[in-house]
Amino acid sequence: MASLLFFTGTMDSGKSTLALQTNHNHAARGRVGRIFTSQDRAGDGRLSSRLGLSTEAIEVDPTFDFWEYVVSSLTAGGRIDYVIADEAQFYTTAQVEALARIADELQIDVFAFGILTDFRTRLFEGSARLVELADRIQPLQVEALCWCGKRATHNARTENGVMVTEGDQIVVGDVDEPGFPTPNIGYEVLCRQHHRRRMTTARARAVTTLNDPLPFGS
Ligand SMILES: Nc1ncnc2c1ncn2[C@@H]1O[C@H](COP(=O)(O)OP(=O)(O)O)[C@@H](O)[C@H]1O
Ligand SMILES: Cc1cn([C@H]2C[C@H](O)[C@@H](COP(=O)(O)O)O2)c(=O)[nH]c1=O
Repeated sequence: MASLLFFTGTMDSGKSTLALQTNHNHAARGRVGRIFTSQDRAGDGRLSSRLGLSTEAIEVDPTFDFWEYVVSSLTAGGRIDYVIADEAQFYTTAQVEALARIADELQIDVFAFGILTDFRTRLFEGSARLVELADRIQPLQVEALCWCGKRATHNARTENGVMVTEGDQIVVGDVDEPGFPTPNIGYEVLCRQHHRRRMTTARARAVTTLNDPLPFGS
């Protein structure tokens, strides 16, 4: 029986790396797959990991029809044993439903990867449907950490270095490189407590500096 698996974690928890490794392991055993992604930082039609690996991928926009794509590939004589679906949080409900149908009716394994919640701690549309439909939800094994050392469970967005809780749900960006590719926008992963308190690394540092006692003799 083919399955629909959802691998999830915060930003920077290794999802794209795992997507590339999953593809590698299956391809190495002669299986044939298709790789999909949506709005990867590396640009249209790329799936990239912060470890430096990247590969060509089929770009998914809201009009993309997974069912039609897979059925026409098979009808044209192509072979598809598995599907890799990265940045799945950006997929629509209908697209995730099509992935489930591909697993059930065509017996093609689907490996989906994505973050669960946005910078306001709300579920993304694609992730919500994956939680509802996946055979298994697998949290990433390597823990991303908050600046305090606890497991990071939430994604924070910064605008010019300051954490924000209002704005468009989708804004492509990075945790390592604020301002890329969207000017002024960055992300940081935090534990829930520090997300609630809007306590980013920069703010924690500022507060600590403010509370430092004056040195003796000054
Ligand atoms: N220089 C490095 N050395 C070792 N591991 C790294 C390095 N840079 C990034 N990583 C690992 O890569 C992970 C991010 O991988 P990536 O697949 O891009 O994450 P995601 O897709 O979840 O955003 C980090 O959590 C870290 O474990
Ligand atoms: C929290 C959050 C993230 N995004 C964007 C930022 C990145 O481009 C991707 C996540 O990619 P990653 O490989 O998991 O780092 O999602 C967004 O658009 N809105 C958000 O709220």
